[in-house]
This record gives sequence, structure tokens and C-alpha cells, in this order.
Amino acid sequence: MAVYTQVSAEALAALLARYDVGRLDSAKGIAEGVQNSNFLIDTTSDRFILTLYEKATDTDDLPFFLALLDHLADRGLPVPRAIPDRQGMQVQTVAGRPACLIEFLHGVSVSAPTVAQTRATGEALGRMHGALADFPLSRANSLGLAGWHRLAARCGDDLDVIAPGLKARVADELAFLDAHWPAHLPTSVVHADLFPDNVLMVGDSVGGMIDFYFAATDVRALDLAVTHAAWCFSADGATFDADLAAALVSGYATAFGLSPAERDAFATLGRGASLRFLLTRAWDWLNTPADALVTRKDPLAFLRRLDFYAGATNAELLDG
Ligand SMILES: Nc1ncnc2c1ncn2[C@@H]1O[C@H](COP(=O)(O)OP(=O)(O)O)[C@@H](O)[C@H]1O
Ligand SMILES: N[C@@H](CCOP(=O)(O)O)C(=O)O
Repeated sequence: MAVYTQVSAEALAALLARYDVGRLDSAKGIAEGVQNSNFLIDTTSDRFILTLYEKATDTDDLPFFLALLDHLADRGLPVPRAIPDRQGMQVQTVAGRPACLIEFLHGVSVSAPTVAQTRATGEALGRMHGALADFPLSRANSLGLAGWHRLAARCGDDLDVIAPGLKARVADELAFLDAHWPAHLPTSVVHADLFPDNVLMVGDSVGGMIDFYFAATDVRALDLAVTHAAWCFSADGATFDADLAAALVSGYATAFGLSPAERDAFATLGRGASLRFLLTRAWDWLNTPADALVTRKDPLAFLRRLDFYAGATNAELLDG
């Protein structure tokens, strides 16, 4: 459930009056998502998403995220812009929170992607990386390698509550990544969270890429590794699907390209991507109250992926 802040019909009507988007017809809270409050808004002329930014999104970062969406949409990528009001303002205050009225994109998030959908996602990611080549802004990645160290330290001994020995396993992995992290590879702004729930599919095509609120500057091929970890395993991380992986990578390579150095580092990037979601899920697992409305995600699903990347060759991961 991701409606943390309730918004009255009067506040919504007052918000919409700032725009040329028709009058309020209906508004429904959207259950999906974890970070921000989202509403589906129908007006007399169109459909929109209203996002209220909650504490997990640093509002100082909003200009970066909104410029990123505008940049990608200008280049034909299927990403949702924040709509400017009549004064040109994209960020408003609604129920005391920063908020944006956002373009609604069609499509559905799939839970069991097909080969064709996974290839299309690889192509879309590649096109996104191409379009980002001239994006002038950057944002430090608080969830990069240094951030994983901080998060592991904050979880501390409690990691062993999730699974006996997890604290030592994470420490060993961080030591490996410190020694082998391919920081020499090209960097870019990356989406950093392109899971199936952040891609809206229309049949076999990508109708939308959403949820850019982890976007930051980091090793570019880490974005492909995150997408690989998210799309090419069963949800519990126990089974790797080589056909999905080959489709994802060939779609990406066709649209953008994957250098020999990026291929050589891929297993290490997959280990980093897995550790990132293992740690953020572990933190949430340990700190989400049992009666919270948000469903906690299983950290161990990414420990299984991590183990797989640690034992796989780059060719197995990339070529199927
Ligand atoms: N621009 C959009 N067009 C259509 N649906 C959207 C759009 N943005 C968000 N959604 C819907 O809202 C849900 C939650 O959005 P998301 O950005 O993932 O939230 P959170 O940042 O809280 O994780 C998505 O799963 C999707 O169903
Ligand atoms: N993709 C992450 C969680 C982030 O949630 P999102 O709804 O903002 O994409 C995970 O699966 O751990």
C-alpha cells in the first residue's frame, strides 16, 4: 500500500485549478509502490498520476529527477513528465507535501516477463543510456558501493536475525567488491531500479519506464546488471533464466552496445546489484513495523542471486 498521505477532494480540486487539465472527476489511491503516495486522477479531459513525495525522497533532488524525465521524454523515451501549471511550476504543495501532477502512461507491469518483453526492456534501457549521453546533470549515488558499506554497518548484528551468518557473508562480499569493483568503466546517470514493476508493458512493447527516484550517477553497466538481476530470475532468486538474460543483453547491446570491458566485469556488477537490494531489503525487513501497510520484500531472494553471480561465468550470464 503506498498512500501515506490522504488528500481531500477540496485540496485536489484546488490543485487542478492551477492547470489547464479539466475538472476533477475521480481520484483513487494506488496500492503499488513503496516510497511515495500515488493517486490515479481522472479529470473531465484526461487521466494523470499525482505523486506526493514522502520522506524517502529528498526534495532537494526533485529538480534533478524532473529534468531527467524532461530530457528523456524530449528524446522520445516513454517516461512520464511532470506537467507544469499555468505559471510553469512543476512542483506544488499538496496536503503539506511536495507533489507533482504526472503524465499517465499506458501499460501493465508483468510478474512473469516473456523473452520478447525482456528483450524490449533491454532495448529501452539501451535507448535510455544513449539519450543520457548529453544529460548535463549528475547526482551522487547514495546507494553505490560506499552506501552499501554504510547500510551494512547500520544493519549490524541484526543481519544474523534474518539468516544466521548473513553479517559475515555481507562483510566478505563487501571486501570482494572493494577489491574488484570496476570503477574504471564508463559512468552515466542510471535508473538503478528498473524492476518489472517499474516498466509498463503494452503487449511486447515498453509503454513506460517509471519510478526514477533512485536515479543517480554510477557505473553505467551497473544499470544493466540491476535489470538483469531483477528480470532474469524467479522471484525467490532460486532459478536463473538464461533465455531471458540473453534476450535482455542482446536487446541492450543492439540499442546501445556493451563493451568487452563491461562484459568482463558483468559477474562483479551482478554481485554488486544483488548486494544493493539484499541490503535495502534487509534494512526494511528489520525496520518496518509488523503492522505496517507496506509488504516487506524478502532480502534472501537477493542473497540467492548474489550466490549465483559469484559462481557464474560472464558468458553464462550474458549469452545464455
Ligand atoms: N506515470 C505513470 N503512469 C501510469 N501508472 C503509473 C505512473 N507512475 C506510477 N504509476 C503507477 O503507480 C505505481 C507506483 O508508482 P511508483 O513510482 O513505482 O511508486 P513508488 O515510488 O512509491 O515505488 C506503479 O506501480 C504504477 O502502477
Ligand atoms: N525494487 C526494489 C524496491 C524499490 O521499490 P519500488 O516500488 O520503488 O521499485 C526491490 O525490489 O527491493
